[in-house]
Amino acid sequence: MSLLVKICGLSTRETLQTALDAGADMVGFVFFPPSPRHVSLETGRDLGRQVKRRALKVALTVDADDATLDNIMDALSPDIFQLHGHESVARLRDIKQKFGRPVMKAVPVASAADLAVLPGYAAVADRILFDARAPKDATRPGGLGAPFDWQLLQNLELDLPYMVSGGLHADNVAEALRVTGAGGVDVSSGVESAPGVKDPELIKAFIRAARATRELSVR
Ligand SMILES: O=C(O)c1ccccc1NCC(=O)[C@H](O)[C@H](O)COP(=O)(O)O
Repeated sequence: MSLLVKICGLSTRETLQTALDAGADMVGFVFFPPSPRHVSLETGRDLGRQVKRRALKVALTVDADDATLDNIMDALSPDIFQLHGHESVARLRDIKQKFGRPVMKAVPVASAADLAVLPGYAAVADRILFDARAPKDATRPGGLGAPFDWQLLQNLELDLPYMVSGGLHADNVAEALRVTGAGGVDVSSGVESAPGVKDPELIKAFIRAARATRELSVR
């Protein structure tokens, strides 16, 4: 299986184009107003059109209600929902049934105990995204540029594809993949010059570094 690279929190045409041209497999759009990467439905619609099936469109939401998801379906028609809040297993099932899209559940990790939720989610989710657990006083549950202890995933037995995220950048993505054995990586802060401001050169460098890792490991 080839490595999946996701660039999250894209909000401009220019940086979306860079991610597509550099070969991102997934492009993520944040629909969460407190985030510096939040996109309106109108912007989501515009950026979604630009993707033209060159990558999977991922809609990131946080404990969104049905009306919000309905609006995102209409604007972006995402290929996948990334659920980054406290969504329960039952809510995942409900979203899949109502909206007919695969779901990627973000699982916040700070200690081994955080992995106890996996059997429940694994029964319903299509993919798991391991992310660093945000501090209690954080204004958002992700996209903070902080890594977690990747060793916690070292002996993971999970019958589901999973990606790793949290504080990744071009210089540590190889190590994250080596330690976690993840099938994909997701980045936001590590390809930005300031919160919410994507840097085209950092996007290209991240994708290059991630791809180089996989080439090394199949040799
Ligand atoms: O990006 C945000 O602002 C955000 C807001 C609310 C929930 C999640 C959010 N981001 C998550 C991601 O962008 C990625 O899935 C991942 O956590 C990478 O984040 P980073 O550590 O910034 O690379």
